[in-house]
Amino acid sequence: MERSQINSPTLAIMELANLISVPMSLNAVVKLKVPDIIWQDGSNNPLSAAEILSAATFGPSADAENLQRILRLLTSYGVFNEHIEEDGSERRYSLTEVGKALAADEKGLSYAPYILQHHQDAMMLAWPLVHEAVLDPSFEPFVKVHGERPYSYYGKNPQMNLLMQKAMSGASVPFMKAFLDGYDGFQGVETLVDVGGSGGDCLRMIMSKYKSIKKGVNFDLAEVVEKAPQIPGIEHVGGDMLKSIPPGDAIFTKWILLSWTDDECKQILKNCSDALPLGGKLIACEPLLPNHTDDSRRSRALLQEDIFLMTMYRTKGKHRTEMEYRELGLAAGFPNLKPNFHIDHFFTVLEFQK
Ligand SMILES: C[S@@+](CC[C@H](N)C(=O)[O-])C[C@H]1O[C@@H](n2cnc3c(N)ncnc32)[C@H](O)[C@@H]1O
Repeated sequence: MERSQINSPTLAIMELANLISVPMSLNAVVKLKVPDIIWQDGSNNPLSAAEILSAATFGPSADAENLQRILRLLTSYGVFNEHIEEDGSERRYSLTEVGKALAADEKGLSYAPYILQHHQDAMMLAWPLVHEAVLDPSFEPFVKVHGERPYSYYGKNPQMNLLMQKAMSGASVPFMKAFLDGYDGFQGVETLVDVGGSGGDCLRMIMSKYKSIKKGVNFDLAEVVEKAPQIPGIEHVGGDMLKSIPPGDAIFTKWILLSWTDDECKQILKNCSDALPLGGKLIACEPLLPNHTDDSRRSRALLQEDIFLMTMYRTKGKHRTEMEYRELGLAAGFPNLKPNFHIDHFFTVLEFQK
């Protein structure tokens, strides 16, 4: 068949029309713990769907054929490798580098809780209302369904709160390893504040590399820090970043500014500036939107999360360009912004200098 035929518009629209099968299948394999069953502490031996089911404690009605259908789809998206017997009688599956990110490491961390967090029922109910964010941006689709914003909703539901913290740890720890290998901007810092630091993982990792940091302040919502583990040298402080931020000689923040409107961002940046001495800096790791729209994996990952934000967190919270961050920083007391694109493909390290 001609390549142009394979990529025909009909095929493309059929793929787009049923694309929801992909994240829902991903959610299914995570719920069924398939990545952990295949990974088996690093063996990653190819297993058939029947072998996967027999390694778990699912009921006798568990259906290998249906599991295999899901595994085949996810193989086509690069999550599993498929190994077919020479006579074609049996298909077995191992994890690709992508799939390995779903298997728990020795500390129990992986991207699996992030998948579950994004596809829990409360989130799924908001997705059919994306168009409402266009018609009336004063309410997020999530708020239309639940009557309140996600963070206050999580705050009333301990399980969701815990899942959010696990999701953040699973996604943030691998990023932080790469970040700390490639970035050395914490030299000489003695008091570091992490704004929106969740369970304190990022701060713990920074402080284990930079011994000059004598005090770490993990600042997050009261209901989040109440559940955060005790970490030597780290004080958990509950509060609202829109009101005030504890003082430090540098501030770190990651995956935060995107969830807020421009006015709220200016307020948060101003609160950061007020908490810093002259010459102090805010080190913000945020997704940075390229000006040009293309079909690269990076652009797609960034643009997809942008719609997630619009639907769940803030209709006018968004991924911003370098220019947009520069303007917000200027308005909030940071005359200089230095972006570093080379550490990670998803997060850019933005140094706001006071
Ligand atoms: C996307 S998570 C990022 C967590 C962490 N920085 C990381 O990258 O792993 C956003 C964090 O902001 C916190 N947060 C939300 N609203 C807040 C507020 N008004 N004041 C302080 N923290 C807040 C949430 O509880 C959550 O831990």
